[in-house]
Parts: sequence; C-alpha cells; structure tokens
Amino acid sequence: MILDHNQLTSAGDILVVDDSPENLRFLVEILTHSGYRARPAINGELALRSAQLKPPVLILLDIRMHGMDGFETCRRLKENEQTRDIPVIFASSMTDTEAKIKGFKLGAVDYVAKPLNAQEVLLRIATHLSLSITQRQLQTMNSLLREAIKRAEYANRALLASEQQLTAYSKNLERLVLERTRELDEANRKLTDLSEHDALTGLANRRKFDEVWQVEWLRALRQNSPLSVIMADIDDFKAYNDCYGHQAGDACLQKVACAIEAQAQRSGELVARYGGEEFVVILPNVTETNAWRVAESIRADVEALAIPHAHSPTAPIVTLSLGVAGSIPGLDPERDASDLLAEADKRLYLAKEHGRNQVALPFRPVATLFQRVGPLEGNPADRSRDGAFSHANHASKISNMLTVCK
Ligand SMILES: Nc1nc2c(ncn2[C@@H]2O[C@H](COP(=O)(O)OP(=O)(O)OP(=O)(O)O)[C@@H](O)[C@H]2O)c(=O)[nH]1
Repeated sequence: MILDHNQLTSAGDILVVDDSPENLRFLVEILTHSGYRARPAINGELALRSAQLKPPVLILLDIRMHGMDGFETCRRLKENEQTRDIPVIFASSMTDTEAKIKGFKLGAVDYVAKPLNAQEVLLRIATHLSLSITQRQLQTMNSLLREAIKRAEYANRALLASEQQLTAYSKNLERLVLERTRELDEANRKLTDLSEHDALTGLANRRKFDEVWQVEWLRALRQNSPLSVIMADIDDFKAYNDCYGHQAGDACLQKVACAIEAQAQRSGELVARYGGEEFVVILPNVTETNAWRVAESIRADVEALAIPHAHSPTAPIVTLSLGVAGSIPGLDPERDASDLLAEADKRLYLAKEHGRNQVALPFRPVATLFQRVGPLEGNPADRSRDGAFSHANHASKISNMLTVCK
C-alpha cells in the first residue's frame, strides 16, 4: 500500500549518493520536483557522515563510486545502530544478478538500474518509503502496545495483590468482628447474669423475681392452674451476725440459699433472694397445700443443716420461718399477684410472731389440715410433691406448723 503523497514528502529527507555530479543533480531535481526534500552526497564517506548527523528517511545509493563504494557504504550504514533501519535502494549500471544479490544481502531493500528512469525511481521510492513509514508506525504501535500490556500486567498484578490484601483484611476484620461479637455477647450475658442474680448466693435477685412472678401469674391466669409462693426468713439473723461476724453470716446465707434451692428444682420453679436474709420461692402448678409441704421440707432441711446459733432465742441452731400463699388466679378474681405475695409475707410475720422455726398457713382446723396434706387426688403435677411427704413424718412436723386466721 502506497501512502498518501503528502505523508511521503513530509516524512523527511532522502539522501542521494552518487559520485557523478550530473546524476546527483538529476536525482535531486526529480525528487524536489515531486515534492521530496533531497540531500546530495558526492561519495560514501560524506554519505555516512550526513546520515549519522541527520538520519534521512531513505537512501538512494550508487554502487560504483571512487573511494568507498556503495556496497561498503551500505555495510557501514547497516552496522550503525543509528542508520541501520534506513531503507537503502541501490542505483547502478551493474545489472548482473551477483551484484544485486550482494546488495540485498548487505541489507538493501531494492535496486534501480542505470540509466535511471525518473518514474521508476519515484515509484520505487514511494513504495519503500510507504513500507518504511508503515513499518515505523507499526513498530511505534507495537511498542505502545507492549507498554500498554506491561502497564496492564502491572496494574493486574497490583490489583491481584490488593485483592489478596483486601481478602486478608476482610477475613481479619470478619475474625475481629466475630471475636468482638463473642466478647460482647459474653459481656452482655455476664451483665444480664449480674442484673438478674444475687452476687452472694447466686440465686435470682429481687428484680428477676418480680419479672418471673408477673409472668407466672399471667400464665396461671391463662391456664387456670394453681400458683403458690413461699416467703422465708432466717430467724434472729442479727444475733447470728453479732455473734459470729458478718463473714460467717454470709456463709450461713449461702448454705440456707442452697438448702432452699434444692427443694425447688422442678421446671418453672424459682428461688430468689428477696432481701437481706429473706428468700422467696415461686411454685407454678402447685397448690397452696402442696406448697406448704415444700415449705415444711425447706424448714426441715435448714434445721438439719444444724448450723450453730448460740445466741438464738428460738433454737441453738439456725432456723427459718416461712409463710405460704397459693391460689388459682383464674378462679380468684379478687386477688392479684401482689395480693398473693403480700399474703405470704403476712403469714411469714405471723410465723415469726408465733415463735419462729415454722410454716404459716391460713387458718384451718388441724385435723382438716392433717387430712389435706395426706394423699391427694387430682392434678398429677402435684403428685410428686405428695410423694415428698408422708404421714409418718407428718406428726413430727405438725408441731412446727402454725394455723392462723385470715
Ligand atoms: N452477713 C450478712 N448479714 C446480712 C446481709 N443482709 C442482711 N443482713 C443482716 O441480717 C440482719 C437482719 O436483722 P433483722 O431484720 O433485725 O432480723 P433478725 O435479726 O433476723 O430477726 P427476725 O427476722 O425477727 O428473726 C441484719 O443484721 C442485717 O445486717 C448479708 O448480706 N450478709
């Protein structure tokens, strides 16, 4: 493909080398006439110098010259980095094949025979200039492309590295978030635990009790089931503290808390520390009578601990007074949750008033009570509580049972 004439003529100088001034003039003339810029050189040495000083876009080179001939001039042009890529066209009257082959082997791109034909010379120059310019453009595009590929590869590597870094960061972040979440969950759990439990005994605290008590009351109301509560208070605990010290008092509270908790292990049952030396037990699905049995077992178990209490006016050991109240909320619209609790509390203080170390129930003739606490019919949920009580030990416990008027 021959390029546009303007592109060819503006590409640069054409160096014309010939030791015949006539030939030189002729060539310079036809080139200039065609719009090219032509530079003459009268011998090989001058041609080399001119080409190195300002590389032309093409060289038209005579072979047979005085001094350095065209072959040698071409050889030197091709061994110089600066001039090696300039297309060389030999112009010669040596038309034998051997001379042509030698010229091509030295790196010439074409050959024009003398005497020169202006049109042929111009056509060959246009062809080789086009080829050379296109080749240079291709080389430039190639090197630009190579540069672009290099940059893309570099960017790709950088992208890959930052992707890997990002993955590592995000994995690390994920791990940190997980760790923090776990720590936060754990801290929250501890906080909830702290907010719901008494630090000394590990039992539920008053706050937790209030919450559960309301829930259980509403459940019993919905299910028309019984609900009971026991209030328990250590007798003469001030005297215990005064006698054995506060630390021993703490240890005593822990032992009593354990004993109470051991008697309220069924699902839904809750033991809480209600105040200093006061405890409360929620017994869902347990009738008042059976709650009395639980209270009596607690009282007996604390007694069985036989914790010495030398200054107690009640007994030489630590004892408990307990008040019990139970209801079926659905059948008892007159009372609400706080009424039932207040009732248990009132009975606790009646138990205190009547000598301590006993369980207080609402007034019922002893005989009736004795029958009521015997084997029961009805709710199977109560039966396990029935099994915990027998007529044999009933007689010994009755002395610790108080009946009072409502
Ligand atoms: N060691 C210890 N003592 C406590 C704690 N909480 C409350 N107390 C003590 O429990 C005692 C309760 O005394 P009181 O309310 O007078 O009752 P009490 O001496 O048990 O007499 P009654 O209840 O009428 O039998 C006080 O001396 C409180 O200091 C505690 O966490 N640890």
